[in-house]
Amino acid sequence: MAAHVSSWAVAAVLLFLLIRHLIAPGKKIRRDGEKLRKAPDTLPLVGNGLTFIQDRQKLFTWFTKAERMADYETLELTVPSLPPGVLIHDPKNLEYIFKHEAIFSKGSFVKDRAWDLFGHGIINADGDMWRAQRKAGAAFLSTANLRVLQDVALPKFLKDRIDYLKKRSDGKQVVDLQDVFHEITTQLMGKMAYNMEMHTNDDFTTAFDFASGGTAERFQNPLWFITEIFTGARLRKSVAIVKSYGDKIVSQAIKDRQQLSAPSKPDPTTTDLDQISGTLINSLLDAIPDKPTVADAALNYLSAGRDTTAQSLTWAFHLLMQTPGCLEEVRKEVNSLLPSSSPSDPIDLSLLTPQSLPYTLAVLYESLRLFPPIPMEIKQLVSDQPATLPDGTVLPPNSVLVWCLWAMGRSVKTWGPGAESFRPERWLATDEKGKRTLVQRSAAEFPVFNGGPRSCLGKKMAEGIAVMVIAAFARGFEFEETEVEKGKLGAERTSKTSLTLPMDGGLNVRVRERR
Ligand code: HEM
Repeated sequence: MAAHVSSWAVAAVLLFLLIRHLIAPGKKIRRDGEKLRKAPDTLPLVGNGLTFIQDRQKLFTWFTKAERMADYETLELTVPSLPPGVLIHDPKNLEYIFKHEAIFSKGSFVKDRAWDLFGHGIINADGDMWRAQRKAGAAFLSTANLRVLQDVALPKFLKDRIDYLKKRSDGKQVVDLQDVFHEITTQLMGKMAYNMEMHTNDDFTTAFDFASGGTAERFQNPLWFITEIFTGARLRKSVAIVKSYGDKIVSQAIKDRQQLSAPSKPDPTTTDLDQISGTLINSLLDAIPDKPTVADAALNYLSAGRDTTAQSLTWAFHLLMQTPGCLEEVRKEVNSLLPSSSPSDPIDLSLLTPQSLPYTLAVLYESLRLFPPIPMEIKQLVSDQPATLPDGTVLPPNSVLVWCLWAMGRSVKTWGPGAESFRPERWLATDEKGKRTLVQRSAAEFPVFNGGPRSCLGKKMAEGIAVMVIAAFARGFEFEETEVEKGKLGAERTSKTSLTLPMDGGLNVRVRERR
């Protein structure tokens, strides 16, 4: 937690850096020749430095306040010692940033902080290194592989968790649904991407969670490189555990390849899970000559794929438990596919697809809007020339651009007066024959899967997993949250400090089978 960093010590160093900065001022951000309006609560000497070291939930509330105040205007962010910054709200600006990915990229601001955990992996890489990993990912996430996921792999791991819940469905035992979702996505990614049996309750997962929290703190604490000298031992140890797991994935894959005398390309029409297992790691080994980079890439894909999807399911179920009408609507939609079955009958899970269950897909999108698994994005102007955003904001080289998906998802200007309420219907259109379809919003308005050339590669995979799991669990079980007052839409559940959005304390529920 950033809380263990002494705010006073940080403030003192910020003050020193500010004075130095005032003596030798750098280039300033301007719009129409004028200074930008400052973000709320900007202090005279430390700028927004103290805002950023507060608890992340308070930070989200602050970003939401800034969004309301801005009315799409770009605001100035200042933190002494850091490059000049802006807080982006206008989708027009975001569209421009996505289109000009070559100049608005991760930059040293992100890479320096994320290096220990992500190394040369796709999340941190640019240029040829990025292209090779993206191509390997596209092979893994091919239409053929997604069909095997839908028809074979996901039903297998989901059925395993349905049986797990049935055994605990006396209405008394407490089950952490976040763990349950994490187990599904971990087993799925383990088998399909790496051909390995993976589970969540291992040292790697604990170490990764800690390292993700420690890395996220670096984005909040401008003096992280100093404070970590004193407080960073556990982060360093966690990163070492994570890295050794990456090495293990690669060594195992190399061993498997050596055992196959003539490795064959999987038949594109196959439905055999074993045939396509390990597609990702094999494509990475084919494309990238050095093993440490393959290990980084493998770890990046694992964290991009499993945590985000499991967390989005956690928030979706939290919201569904608070809105029984929406939960009933999901059940009605599933029943319309399986009219003559009762909730306890076994069903062909592969029928539960995003195409056949638009309302259930809308539940996912509405949860993602309110609880985006990647709640904040940072890019940097990496060109040595200034750049001008569509609203006229002129950014000097090196400027840092921030947008907060948490706040953008709650924007009244974008989503209307009921922006804070959970209403899956907002995503649906009905044609003359009564058929419902999901209405997509532009990536600039709804950047939950990012936009432009670096948009999320796993969007279809995430949709397929989420819809099948929501539909199957809603049909088969009643859940009762143990820790939450009914009727309060998620505001009282917070997330842990992390690069993503894990629910702090998990989603503890009592389960009953529906009959
Ligand atoms: C609901 C679930 C998911 C959400 C909300 C999500 C969101 C995102 C976002 C915001 C980014 C951009 C991150 C950045 O570079 O700053 C991203 C990138 C990425 N995602 Fe996802 N993701 C999800 C699921 C998945 C899944 C299941 C996979 C499959 C393995 C995946 C693979 C990737 C990859 C490889 C990238 C890097 C793309 C690139 O830099 O070219 N994601 N995702």
